[in-house]
Amino acid sequence: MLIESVELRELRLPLVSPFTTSFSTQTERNTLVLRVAGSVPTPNGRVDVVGWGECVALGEPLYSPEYIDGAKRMIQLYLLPMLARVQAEGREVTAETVGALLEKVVGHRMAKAAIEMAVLDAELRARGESFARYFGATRTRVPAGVSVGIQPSVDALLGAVGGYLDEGYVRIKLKIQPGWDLAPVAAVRQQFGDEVLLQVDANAAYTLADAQHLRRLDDYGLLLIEQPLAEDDLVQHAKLATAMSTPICLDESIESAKDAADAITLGAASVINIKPGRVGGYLEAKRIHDLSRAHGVAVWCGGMLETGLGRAANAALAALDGFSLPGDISASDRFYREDITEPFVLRDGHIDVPQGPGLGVEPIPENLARVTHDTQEVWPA
Ligand SMILES: CC(=O)N[C@@H](Cc1ccc2ccccc2c1)C(=O)O
Ligand SMILES: [Mg+2]
Repeated sequence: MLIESVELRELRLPLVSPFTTSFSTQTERNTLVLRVAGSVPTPNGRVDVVGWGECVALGEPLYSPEYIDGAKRMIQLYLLPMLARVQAEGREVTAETVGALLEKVVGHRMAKAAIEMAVLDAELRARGESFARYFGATRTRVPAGVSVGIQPSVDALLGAVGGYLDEGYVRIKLKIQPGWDLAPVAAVRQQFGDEVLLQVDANAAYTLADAQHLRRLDDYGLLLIEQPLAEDDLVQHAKLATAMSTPICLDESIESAKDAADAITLGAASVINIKPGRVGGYLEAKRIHDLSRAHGVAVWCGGMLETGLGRAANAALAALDGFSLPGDISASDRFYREDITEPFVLRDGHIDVPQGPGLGVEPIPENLARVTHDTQEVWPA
């Protein structure tokens, strides 16, 4: 692709209800969307094309070190100028090379992932290929799990879980933290039975000193416990894994295929939550899928409250063979009254995988405008 212009849009989407995790309570999703325009070579000559990318960083560095303002500056001041220099030397940027071209910048994987996603979307739209087909997806719809925030009371939690089960969600994930873990899990089991697929996510709220307490979760037949300890605690997760029978799943700790290899080798994870935005892009996400599959480690697709753009790409990725557990690919209305794309809706507990070229979706201009907080043209002159 020869990039001709890049637009950075900071969005603010109000959440349908406050979303409380062990690290924050959010009432809106502050996010970053990239629109890359340029041309792509095809057998019949160059075609003009537009690609969309989404940066999953939060407004503040509470989930991981990246945050929206930092990502905007990183993209504008470092990453795009590096690609502009590649083009100035007469070379094209392709999705498969973006990661390597940006390697000199250490970290900032969410910022890099947004650029790679937009370039991949543009290239695939130009050749009429969907993300699903490009990744080798074997399914046309994926089972939808739902992430349930920490609630003001156990009764409120049971109401929320009952509502999601009524909507058809096939898997329930409860956010937990010290003081809100055994009681909510026991209440959900008591109210909805042992058959419901149930898992918990601590977002790194515990330490190894809590091992004996966390072990008590083993009585509730959970699918997994996600990121109980700090993101840099691989060795401690491995120790915790020997102290409890509930499978350990890592999220924040896995930022690359290398991290996944280390976690698997150390026995720190027997399940991995793959989030393309967190690991530097969909190509790295595929590599982690392939690596995990080779080790017999189950993977599922996590969510970062993406708009329909990231949701579309996640659904395509989640349709790969190795994604054997329901992911956090909920319907758009789990978080948003209005999405910036056509909404993803739950159908028999599943989300349909877009089949159109590229992402298969694009922003609805009026919807996008309504939630755009600021827009910047950022392609170096
Ligand atoms: C669906 C889910 O639980 N996602 C993350 C947590 C998360 C991720 C991104 C967020 C953005 C704004 C507000 C809250 C957010 C929570 C997780 O699996 O750990
Ligand atoms: Mg998580």
